Amino acid sequence: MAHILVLAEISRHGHVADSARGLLALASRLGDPIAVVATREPLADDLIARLGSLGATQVYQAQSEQADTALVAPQVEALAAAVATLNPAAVLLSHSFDGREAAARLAVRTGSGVLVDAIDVRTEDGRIIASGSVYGGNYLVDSTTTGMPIITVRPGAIDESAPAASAQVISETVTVDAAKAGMIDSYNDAPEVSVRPELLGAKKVVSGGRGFGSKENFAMVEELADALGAAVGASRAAVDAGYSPQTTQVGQTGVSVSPDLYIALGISGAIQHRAGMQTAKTIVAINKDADAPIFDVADFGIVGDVFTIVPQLIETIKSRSA
Ligand SMILES: Cc1cc2nc3c(=O)[nH]c(=O)nc-3n(C[C@H](O)[C@H](O)[C@H](O)COP(=O)(O)OP(=O)(O)OC[C@H]3O[C@@H](n4cnc5c(N)ncnc54)[C@H](O)[C@@H]3O)c2cc1C
Repeated sequence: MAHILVLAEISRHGHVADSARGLLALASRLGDPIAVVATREPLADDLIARLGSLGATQVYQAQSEQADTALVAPQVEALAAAVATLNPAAVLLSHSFDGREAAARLAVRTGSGVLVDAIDVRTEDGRIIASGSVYGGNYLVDSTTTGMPIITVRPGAIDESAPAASAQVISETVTVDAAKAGMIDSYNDAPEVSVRPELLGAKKVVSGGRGFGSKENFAMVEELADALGAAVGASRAAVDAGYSPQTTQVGQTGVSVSPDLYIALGISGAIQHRAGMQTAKTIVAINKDADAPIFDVADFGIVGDVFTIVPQLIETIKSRSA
């Protein structure tokens, strides 16, 4: 069976990124899923077991002295070494900041093509095809490359999980050229400011737009998100007006999300916003303008005032979960 490599992103505190589940699920569809990890120390048993539980049949641990101090380069060296050893049919990475950079650099190293922001991957006539959502989510495009494709996958786009496996470990030592890598001098952990799910990869997202009129009113979006256990998103107009931080912007120049549920409140649904949310599985829109373009992509729409409807929604959800 063809080997399919997955770059498993591991946090500084030893947590496997949520993206690993979907990536390993896709890899198991295409062949034999192998997780590649760049690490300074040998991986702890529980981390290997975790990757196995997500479907990795093998864990390729590439150790380097600079794994904690160089930016992205250790992951690229790990993948390049794994490609040379295992001759995989494809490499899958998250469409995260690090994943995108690693994909591009690996492609240069291996002379491969990169397929970005895939929302699905399949095999057809022996070729690996990546599907992407383009032009504001209005078209689905299938892409392929000659040789070994390197594919970045949109976080949250893949629902399934691979069957659990008992992962075998392959160990390798790699060298990172510190002169060519961006180096980390020190870490400054950002204090935990929110217990809400992270927007990228969240299963539920509640987003607000300019329709809220002020930062104070936008608190209603956050309240509904909290009642649902959802992440908070915003349109660019809401971000530009200072209602919500830039990190919450959904769309072409913000974050692309593929949650199970996306609730758009007081958002018109400009093409640049839809580009970042149209692949959500279920879209609910509330807008007082019946002709707002957001209703073109909504599965459920309510024409009405957010200030009337959202408080009722919050009350109903809270009373049901009480
Ligand atoms: C290059 C470029 C990149 C861009 N990137 C992005 C991006 O990444 N993300 C993004 O979102 N936008 C982006 N934009 C901006 C985009 O074109 C829109 O301007 C923006 O999405 C509009 O935000 P909005 O829907 O909140 O505001 P508006 O378009 O002003 O819509 C507000 C909506 O709220 C409704 N409303 C008002 N009051 C109420 C109420 N009381 N109850 C219910 N409904 C109400 C109105 O009917 C209206 O539909 C980009 C634009 C450009 C040119």
